[in-house]
Amino acid sequence: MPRLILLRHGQSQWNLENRFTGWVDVDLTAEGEAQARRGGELIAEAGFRPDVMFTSVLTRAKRTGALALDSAGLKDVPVVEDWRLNERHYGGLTGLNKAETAEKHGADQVKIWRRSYDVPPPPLAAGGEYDFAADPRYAGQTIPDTESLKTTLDRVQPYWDAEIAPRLKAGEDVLIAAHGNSLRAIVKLLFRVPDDAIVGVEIPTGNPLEIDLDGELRPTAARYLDADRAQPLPALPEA
Ligand SMILES: O=C(O)[C@H](O)COP(=O)(O)O
Repeated sequence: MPRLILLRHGQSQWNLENRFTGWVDVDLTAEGEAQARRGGELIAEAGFRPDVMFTSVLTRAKRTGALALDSAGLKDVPVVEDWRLNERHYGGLTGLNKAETAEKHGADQVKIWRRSYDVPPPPLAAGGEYDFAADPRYAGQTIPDTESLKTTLDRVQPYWDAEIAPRLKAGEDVLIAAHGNSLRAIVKLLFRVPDDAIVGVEIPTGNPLEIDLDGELRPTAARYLDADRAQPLPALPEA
């Protein structure tokens, strides 16, 4: 039966600075690089040899995947990049400090923006420093100016259905190196997490999440490979 590993990128510079990042292309810190390599060692220890790695177009995810494959001795695994695996777009919060934003708007409001299912942050103003409209990575695409987890799932799911699910259904093992919220979207989809329960799902940086799937791509088992840095997982969905 197919196996899937979800790997959130290692600590980024803006994770360290506690800033809303979204689509801004910040790199890994040295700690983030070490997390990525450690993730690769754990993947090798688990005997996991993906047939393909999917990742986003953002450096922190791409480098995490590459470092993990390298340290797992799996440099030859083919890599497929797509912006639909990007982090959720943080709209007008992009670049702001999370703690300062909580002081200004209240911790409850910031939690709603960060963890609610369908409340997006305010939109990004066009033409500013973080407007990605002219970025060649998104040429010809209609891109958002903010995203909730719901609208993130709305662009992750068609990609999952068209490109990732068929590989798993064909019996291939798949690694996805991506982001906290694009991976929360995939967890919501696979585990059928109710809208009001996804608030409790956190995915740690650089800790591979192994999910065993049945032929219908229903999870039959799931575990973080670094048990010391694990977070609670949703219940396995009923058949
Ligand atoms: O984009 C970001 O700021 C983080 O990578 C994820 O942010 P979150 O923990 O606020 O969802």
